[in-house]
Amino acid sequence: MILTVTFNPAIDKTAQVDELIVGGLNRLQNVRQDAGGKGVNVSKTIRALGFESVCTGFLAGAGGRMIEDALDELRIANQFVWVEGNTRTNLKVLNKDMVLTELNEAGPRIEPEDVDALIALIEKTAKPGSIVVLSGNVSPGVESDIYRRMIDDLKQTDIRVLLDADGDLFREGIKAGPFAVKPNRFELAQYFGVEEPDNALDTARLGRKLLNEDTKLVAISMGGEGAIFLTETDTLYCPVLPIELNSSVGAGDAMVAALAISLERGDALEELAVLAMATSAGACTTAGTQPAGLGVVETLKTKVKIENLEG
Ligand SMILES: Nc1ncnc2c1ncn2[C@@H]1O[C@H](COP(=O)(O)OP(=O)(O)OP(=O)(O)O)[C@@H](O)[C@H]1O
Ligand SMILES: O=P(O)(O)OC[C@@]1(O)O[C@H](CO)[C@@H](O)[C@@H]1O
Repeated sequence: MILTVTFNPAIDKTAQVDELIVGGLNRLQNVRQDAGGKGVNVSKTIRALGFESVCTGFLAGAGGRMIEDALDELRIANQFVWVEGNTRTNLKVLNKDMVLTELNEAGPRIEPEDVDALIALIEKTAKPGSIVVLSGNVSPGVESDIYRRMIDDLKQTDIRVLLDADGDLFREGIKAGPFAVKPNRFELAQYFGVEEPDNALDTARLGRKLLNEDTKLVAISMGGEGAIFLTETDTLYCPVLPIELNSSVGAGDAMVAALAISLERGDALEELAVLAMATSAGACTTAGTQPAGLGVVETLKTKVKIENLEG
């Protein structure tokens, strides 16, 4: 089974303006709302591809109920720990050149007993052999070593963790040896304290440093420049797929969804890369954080090109 964990879900409000004026009045057009937050998006994508996952994390207030309703409507199994306050709303503004500005709220305060309740829920739900996806930011009150502690515990019961986080959450999480990670190129460079590499080979060489006895797969997303997939023996680079861009919000989550599916069914690396590229590009063709449909993803899969970078 696949379990997605979202410590800080969000209602994503996506809108457009011609030009975003900082310090001025901006009149938003084409406003839409989606149930979001990274793990929630992963579960939505897994569903759109015809697979199952269980979606968990923290929800609060009216915002939380909207997300729960949306998941129920999509028939995505979900069980959240309810906390005080209100689930956040994140504003994503696209200008006419499709440049994205994101305004993410901090989210409701989480108490230590809420964290204990979530960990107990995950330990009860995830069976040995499961894939657990830990992704996104955490809200105030949650320590930045939380993913590290959870990975340490989950590994004891033969659960493979797929980690998609940034900053200290990633820095700490990686210490526990998650089975797979999906940094974007910026996050990778930030982790190693270096300039962002400007080519795929240097990016791959940096990413390779994350591989070890525990961490068997590193996927590095590079936005409009494609992605790299690394295992001990292989270094695959896939150029970006040509698509009509609508909104790239959640493209990384779509890639994580594909990785989770491929890991669960034991796909070969090439097959995993094809699904990851097609699913993430598909997410860019839809408005807001909606996943692409299976038909779109199947068509995109036929267009994926794979280059073996190091032999
Ligand atoms: N303009 C685009 N055209 C086609 N595919 C894209 C485009 N932008 C992103 N993608 C696909 O989505 C993948 C993930 O994108 P990106 O690296 O921006 O993820 P991210 O930084 O984790 O994003 P987010 O946190 O918003 O989900 C890319 O590797 C690529 O396959
Ligand atoms: O604040 P975080 O948790 O880092 O990111 C949250 C978020 O920006 O990520 C998703 C897109 O990847 C959106 O649904 C959501 O608003």
